[in-house]
Amino acid sequence: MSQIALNTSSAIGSAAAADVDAPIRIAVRNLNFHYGDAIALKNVSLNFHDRQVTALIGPSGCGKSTLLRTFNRIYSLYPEQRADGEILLDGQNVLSPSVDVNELRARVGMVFQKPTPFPMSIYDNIAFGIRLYENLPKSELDGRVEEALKKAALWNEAKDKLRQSGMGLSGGQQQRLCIARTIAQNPEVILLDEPTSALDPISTGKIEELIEHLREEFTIVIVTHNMQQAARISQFTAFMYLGELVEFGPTNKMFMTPTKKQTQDYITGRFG
Ligand SMILES: Nc1ncnc2c1ncn2[C@@H]1O[C@H](COP(=O)(O)OP(=O)(O)OP(=O)(O)O)[C@@H](O)[C@H]1O
Repeated sequence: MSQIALNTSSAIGSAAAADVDAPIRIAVRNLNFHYGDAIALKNVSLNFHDRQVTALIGPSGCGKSTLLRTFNRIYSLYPEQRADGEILLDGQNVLSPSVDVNELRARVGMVFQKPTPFPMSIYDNIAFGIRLYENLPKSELDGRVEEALKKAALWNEAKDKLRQSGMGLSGGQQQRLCIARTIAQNPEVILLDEPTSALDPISTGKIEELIEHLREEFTIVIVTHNMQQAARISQFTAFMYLGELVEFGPTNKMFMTPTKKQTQDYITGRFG
């Protein structure tokens, strides 16, 4: 057995079991994605269950980030990029031109690989997004900032320096600040694009623990290159290869008894 397979097998079963009966929050149907003439997603269909963590895994370039970026239409900032098919969020197709993308991005929050705090205070990093949509009295805004920092497990470390710059935090704290900023918008879905790849093991552990708590309230989709991480924190796993969805199912099953040879080869470290 390869080292990857050994490490991964010790992580299997550490996450809560998949709830296969959980309601479907996002249903992807026959999704294709194009960068100009190049096709990056081919006829992808799968469901994302409510209050479950779904990990997107697969070798570099297989389309994981592209799939994630379709859920809040962040790609539409680039005119040559386009998606067709359906992404039903609570039954409504987010690809429909009638959908308000600002509202969509509040409902479907995103955290990137590298922490991206705004160059402003810790407090304002969180208050900024709230102020865009809501005109709250200061006491209520203070409460929302505190609640978001608590949910992101950053309150204890940040409460005495709310007016200091968010850029002064450590990398792991900055990433939790970005998660707090996302939570403050009251999203339904949180997209995490390799959120720990720039972090040390201790900061990574804190984010993984946080994801486990956030799952109680939010539907989470995470792109990760780290199969141990997928096994540790997710209930469902989707394995992609060359723009196609190869296999999808409860994480324990995917890692212990995958049905496709490509999945087996990938999770045992034989390719990718
Ligand atoms: N802006 C872009 N313009 C053109 N092609 C792109 C662009 N971004 C990604 N691609 C291509 O789309 C395909 C899927 O890329 P994507 O970034 O979604 O893969 P990934 O699985 O997330 O990879 P990685 O694990 O390396 O981040 C790749 O072939 C990639 O080269």
